Amino acid sequence: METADAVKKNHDLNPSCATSCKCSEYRDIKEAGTLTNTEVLGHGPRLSKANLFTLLSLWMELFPREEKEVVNKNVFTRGTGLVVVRDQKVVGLHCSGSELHAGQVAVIRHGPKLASSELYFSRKPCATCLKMLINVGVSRISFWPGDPEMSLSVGVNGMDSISQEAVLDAIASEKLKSNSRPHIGVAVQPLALGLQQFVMETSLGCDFVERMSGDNPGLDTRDLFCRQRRQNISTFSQEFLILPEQHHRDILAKIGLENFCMEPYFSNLRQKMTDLVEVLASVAASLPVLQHGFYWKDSQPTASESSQPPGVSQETARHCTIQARLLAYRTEDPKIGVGAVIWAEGKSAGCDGTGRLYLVGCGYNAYPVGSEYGEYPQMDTKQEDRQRRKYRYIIHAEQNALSFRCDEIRQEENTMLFVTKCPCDECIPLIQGAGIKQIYTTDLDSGKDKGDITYLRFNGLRGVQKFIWQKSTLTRFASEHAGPHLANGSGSMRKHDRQSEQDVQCNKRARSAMPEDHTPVC
Ligand SMILES: O=c1ccn([C@H]2C[C@H](O)[C@@H](COP(=O)(O)OP(=O)(O)OP(=O)(O)O)O2)c(=O)[nH]1
Repeated sequence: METADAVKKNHDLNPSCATSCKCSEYRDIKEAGTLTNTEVLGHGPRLSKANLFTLLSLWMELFPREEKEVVNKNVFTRGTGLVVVRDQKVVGLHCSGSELHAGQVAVIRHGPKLASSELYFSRKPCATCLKMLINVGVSRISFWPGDPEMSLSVGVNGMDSISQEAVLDAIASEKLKSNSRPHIGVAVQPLALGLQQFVMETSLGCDFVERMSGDNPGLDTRDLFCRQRRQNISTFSQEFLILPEQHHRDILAKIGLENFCMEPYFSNLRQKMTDLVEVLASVAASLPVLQHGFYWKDSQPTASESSQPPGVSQETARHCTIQARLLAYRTEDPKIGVGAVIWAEGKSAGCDGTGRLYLVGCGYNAYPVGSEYGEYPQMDTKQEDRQRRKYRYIIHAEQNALSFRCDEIRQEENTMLFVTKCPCDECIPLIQGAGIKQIYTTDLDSGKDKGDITYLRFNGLRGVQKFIWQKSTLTRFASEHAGPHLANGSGSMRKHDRQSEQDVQCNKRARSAMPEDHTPVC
């Protein structure tokens, strides 16, 4: 995540954008540059923890899956995302599988450790999940106030009428809620002032978009970003918002949220939901799908892809990196937010919709736990007095992800780190020592020596496979060996591109949820 001044610099370098870019967001982004200029404010606005967990739960609902939704002939069950939080730390990221709901997955995966945990659901969980979660002693259940898991919006077998089962489930959930100890309710907080604009600017200015811009000097990345964002807003709104107001009111009343049906609470709630959906759309637009993906760093640009080691699909890599980008909006570094997520691939398929993947840890760059924000130096290399610089104090995203991991790193399994910034020399030995097998990142900083922080070891790192956000190997090969008409990757689809395409095609569910993953936006 970059700062507003970096984005402003980008504008200054491309004055033609103002006239050439057709997207409606251009004006907003430009104006926001002055609103959230970090030179003036010293720090960009942050996401609250509750909103971060809510956004992660929505994003988990869209986790790329091969399995179909849970289908029952009497009721339409919506796939649901879930974040498990203990001591204010994320210890589980789950989504419904083909057989089990997200809440059931959490019970299986965490068991009694769920006691005193807080759960954030992308939908109100059904009574079957709720009774088990109450029974195991969770301390809090927060849910997104849209259509619940047992849909009150979609009819069964194409019928318009909602099923009697879903209505009975809503009544049972309410009874469980009123008779149980954990607090069960909505956690949708208002965004900090200027956060929406800040997220839009910093997503547009992030290393991933910058890399695309560097690789394709003619590419209008602003236009690409804005189109992708608009497409995301449309897709996510269909998934997470209930557009007809009266229909939303009816559902809120059925799931025990009558108080939200009154004005001004109803409009406030809808506005907060829309704002969060738009934040998610901006962050998800920061890795636009065009010719770029995560490709093996050490592979030479040849037509043969046989040397490419197996990794997760492009879709999954992109999904996990967007999780890391969401985490970065909790940074305490006044200048740059960094997020990291560690996932491992188990030997056999788990019960999650994530297949064999399970969360090992996640984090963002921040001062040591327990410190009062602002008591440590916050300046960067521009501060001449080195004692006032942040570098000796700040804990890096990877360091937090490793320190507060929720599962072991098993040497026999493939453990993958997704991080929004090239790992620095302080983190490289930790990553290696911890047994991380693959890194998915950007290498924009690789080879740089900034004095107090250096990025010299990443290139020479051995024993860890590096998947770097870059043009596909084949596109690079085509650019280097073919005529100028291929220089922008506009040639016909060849083997690796077909492979990338297959990665995308293999997931029907995510395809319907995220058409931007495979639809050329420009
Ligand atoms: O592997 C890494 C590398 C860095 N960081 C964090 C630590 C610190 O909070 C910030 C430092 O980033 P950078 O190298 O960009 O320094 P800067 O002074 O913010 O930026 P620049 O010198 O490029 O203007 O990034 C991580 O979390 N993980």
